[in-house]
Amino acid sequence: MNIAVIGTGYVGLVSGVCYAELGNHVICVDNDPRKIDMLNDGEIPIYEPGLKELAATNREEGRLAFTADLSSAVIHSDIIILAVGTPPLPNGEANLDYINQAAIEVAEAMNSYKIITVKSTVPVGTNERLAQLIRLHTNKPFDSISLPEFLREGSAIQDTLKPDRIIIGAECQRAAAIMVELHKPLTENIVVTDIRSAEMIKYASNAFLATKISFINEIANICEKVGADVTQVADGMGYDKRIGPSFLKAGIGYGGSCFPKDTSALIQIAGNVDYEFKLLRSVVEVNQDQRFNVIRKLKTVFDGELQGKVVAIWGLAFKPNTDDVRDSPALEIIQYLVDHGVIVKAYDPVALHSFQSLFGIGDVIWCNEALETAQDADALCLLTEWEEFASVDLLELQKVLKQPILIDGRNVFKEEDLIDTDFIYYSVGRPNLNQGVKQKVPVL
Ligand SMILES: NC(=O)c1ccc[n+]([C@@H]2O[C@H](COP(=O)([O-])OP(=O)(O)OC[C@H]3O[C@@H](n4cnc5c(N)ncnc54)[C@H](O)[C@@H]3O)[C@@H](O)[C@H]2O)c1
Ligand SMILES: O=c1ccn([C@@H]2O[C@H](COP(=O)(O)OP(=O)(O)O[C@H]3O[C@H](CO)[C@@H](O)[C@H](O)[C@H]3O)[C@@H](O)[C@H]2O)c(=O)[nH]1
Repeated sequence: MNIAVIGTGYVGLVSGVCYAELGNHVICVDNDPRKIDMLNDGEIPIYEPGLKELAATNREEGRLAFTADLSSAVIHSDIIILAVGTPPLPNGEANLDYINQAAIEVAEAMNSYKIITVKSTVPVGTNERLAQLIRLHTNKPFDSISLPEFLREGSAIQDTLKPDRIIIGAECQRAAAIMVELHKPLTENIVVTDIRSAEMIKYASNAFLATKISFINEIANICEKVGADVTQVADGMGYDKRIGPSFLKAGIGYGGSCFPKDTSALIQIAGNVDYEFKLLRSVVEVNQDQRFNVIRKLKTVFDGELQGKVVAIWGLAFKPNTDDVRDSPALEIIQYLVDHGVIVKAYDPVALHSFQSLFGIGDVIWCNEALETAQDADALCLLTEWEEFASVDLLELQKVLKQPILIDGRNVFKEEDLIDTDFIYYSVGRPNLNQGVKQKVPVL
C-alpha cells in the first residue's frame, strides 16, 4: 500500500517506519522543517532503541521517505494516517487544534478516494467530527478509520511489530477489510469495532493501566506502614491470571506523554456527558501525591530541614530507554527541592538535554556521569530505573557520597545488594534498611 503518515512524533515515526518494514511505501510528513531535515540527514529526533537502524534500512531500500510537503504525500497515497499530537489543555481536555488543522490540510490536498485513519488519541466522537470537517473541504470520497495506537516509548518497535492487538474502528466494511489486510502480518488479534468504541478502547486501556499503578502504589504505602514488602505482594498477586503480573511495579507514580493526559481527558469526556468518573479522579490524585513520598523521606532523614542540603538525582526521564521528559515525576520533585533551597545535582544517561531546557540557568547542577553526580551529596534519589544505575558498585557509591543516604524511588536495589554497605536506604513499599542490612528500621 502507499501510505502517508502525518506527524513524525513517536507514533508517526515508529508506525511509519514499521509500515515500511512490512513492505509498504511510506511517506512521513511533518510541518516542522527542522525535523524533516534531520530525518533526511539520517538522524532521528527522538531516542528510541533500534529506530534509527530500521529507518535507515527502509530508506535505503526505497520504501520510506520524509517530507514537509503534505499535499504531494497525500496525492501519492491510498491511506492517510493522522498521528499529530493531542496535548492537554489547561482544563485537562485534549487539544484538537493540530488534528483539525491536519485534517483540513489533507482534505484540501485530496485528489481521489482515500482511507483517512486517525492514530492520534482523540475523544469519543472526534473521528465523526473530523469526517464532517473533511467533507467541508473536499468533494472527493473517503472513509474514516479509528486506529488507536498502543505502543510504549522505549519498546516502541517491538510493540508495533508484535502488538497484543490491533483495534480498527470503522463504519465502512470495505475500508475495514483493507486495514485488516494491512495489519495481518502483525497479529491474529485484530478487532474490528465501531468508531466510537475504538476511540473509547484507547482511553479505557490507558485509564485501566494507570489504575493498576495507583492501586499498587497505595498498597505500597500501606506495606510501608504494616511492614510488608510490596514487591513480594505484587509477585504473589501477579500469578493470578485474572490479575496478571504487569503494571504492578510500585514507584514514584506514572508520568509520560500519555497516562497523565489521557486520564485527565477521560475524566473530561465523562464530565461532558454529566458523569463523574470518581475512580479515575482518585487514580490521578494518588499518582500526583506519590512522587512526594521521595520528598517526605528526605525530610525524615534530614529532620525536616532541606535548606542547603546537596541532593543528587539519578534519572530524569519518565521511564528508562526514552529521552522523553513530558510529565516526568522528576520535574516536580526537582522543582520542589530547588524551591526549598536544596542544591540539586542531576543526571540522566539520555534525557539530560530535554530536561535542562525546562529549568532556569543555574537552578540545577547538571552532571554527565552517575558517580560524579553523587560526589559530596548529602543524599541520592533514584527516580528512573535505568540499567546503568542497577549495575553501579554500591561501595564505590557510598565512598563518594557525603552521607550514605539512598532514596530508591523505583525499588532498583535488593536487600542482598546492600550487604556490606552502610547505606541508609529507603525504597517504595519495602522495609527500610538502616546501615545496610544490619538494622531494619520501622518504616516512615
Ligand atoms: N508518544 C506515545 O508513546 C504515544 C503512544 C500512543 C498514542 N499516542 C498518541 O499519538 C498522538 C501523537 O503522539 P506523539 O507523542 O507522537 O506526538 P508528538 O507531539 O511527539 O508529535 C506530533 C508531530 O506532529 C507534527 N504536526 C503537528 N501538526 C502537523 C501538521 N498539520 N502537519 C504535519 N505535521 C504536524 C508535529 O510537528 C510533531 O512532530 C497523540 O495523540 C498521542 O496521545 C502517543
Ligand atoms: O508497573 C508499572 C508500569 C509503569 N509505570 C510507570 O508508568 C508510566 C508509563 O509507562 P509505560 O506505560 O511503560 O510507557 P508509555 O510509553 O507512557 O506507554 C503508555 O502510554 C502509551 C500512550 O498512550 C500507550 O500507547 C501504551 O500502551 C501505554 O503503556 C511510566 O512513568 C512508568 O514508570 C509504573 O510506575 N509501574
